[in-house]
Amino acid sequence: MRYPLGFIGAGNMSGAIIKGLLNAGTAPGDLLICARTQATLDTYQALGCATTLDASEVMRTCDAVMLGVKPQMLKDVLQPLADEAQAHQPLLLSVVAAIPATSIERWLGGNLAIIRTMPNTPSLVKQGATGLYANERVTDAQKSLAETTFAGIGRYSWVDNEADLHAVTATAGSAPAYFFQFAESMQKTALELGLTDAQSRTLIGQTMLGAATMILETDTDIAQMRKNVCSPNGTTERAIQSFQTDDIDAVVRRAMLACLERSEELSSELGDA
Ligand SMILES: NC(=O)C1=CN([C@@H]2O[C@H](COP(=O)(O)OP(=O)(O)OC[C@H]3O[C@@H](n4cnc5c(N)ncnc54)[C@H](O)[C@@H]3O)[C@@H](O)[C@H]2O)C=CC1
Ligand SMILES: O=C(O)[C@@H]1CCC=N1
Repeated sequence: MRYPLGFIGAGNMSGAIIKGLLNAGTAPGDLLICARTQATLDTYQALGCATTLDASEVMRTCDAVMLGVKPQMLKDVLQPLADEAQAHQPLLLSVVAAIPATSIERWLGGNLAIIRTMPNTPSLVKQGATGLYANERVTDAQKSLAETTFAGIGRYSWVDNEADLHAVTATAGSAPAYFFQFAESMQKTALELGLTDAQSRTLIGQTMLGAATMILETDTDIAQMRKNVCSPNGTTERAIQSFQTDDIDAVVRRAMLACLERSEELSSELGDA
């Protein structure tokens, strides 16, 4: 039996991709999922996917293999799979933050086509944002396959320079959490102001979706859209003045640079240069 796509690791991120692909119409039987526990496999079996506890089966039977384990585990997971990888030469798609393609290639014995991806969890609802980087062995057909996969669960953008994936992590991979943090803070105040959990969830979620849709579907500058909400001496102006007094640009910049710095640190701590 051969499968177009296999997964080694099926946690939060790979799980979002798998479920996003199924929502987008991928046939469940086209996916082979490898996880460490039978309980996780049961979840995917119930969705109709093929499953295995044996990662070498994924290397042996899949045309493309998505790597979805934690950066700290990747070397130990990959090294025992080198013979299978060399014998079968699947396309490798890594969602693993920070670990360079050269390390993945070395741990698997060399000479492999690798696409590093930096997706995010809104892939679950077909609204993912993914950065893609291909090493020099990836063919145009393999790039198209990655594009089809990630276009099915959101939007993607290629980077030519692998180091730019650190910036993609700070701007998209980690960024759903920034917006959840902001929504969480807004919800606390909305509850304090007397709205219910359900009312605040609907109003905050729909407002974020509306603002995001305007960013994607109009050419208007983001700063201009913000100004358009602010009537002179009106309500929004007061809120924005409060954010600016607290130097929101500096707060956001510090957080994004902290994220980027951690990605660079993980790369040098865990990658084999
Ligand atoms: N969570 C997120 O929003 C994002 C995560 N990533 C990357 O995705 C990767 C996974 O992150 P999460 O999904 O959040 O972690 P997670 O801990 O939810 O998932 C990792 C999964 O890998 C499994 N695993 C470990 N060793 C295995 C093995 N030998 N065979 C099969 N499965 C094995 C674990 O049991 C676990 O279910 C990380 O490298 C992270 O950098 C990338 C972008 C966003
Ligand atoms: O927090 C992390 O390390 C991973 C990578 C991007 C999002 N989550």
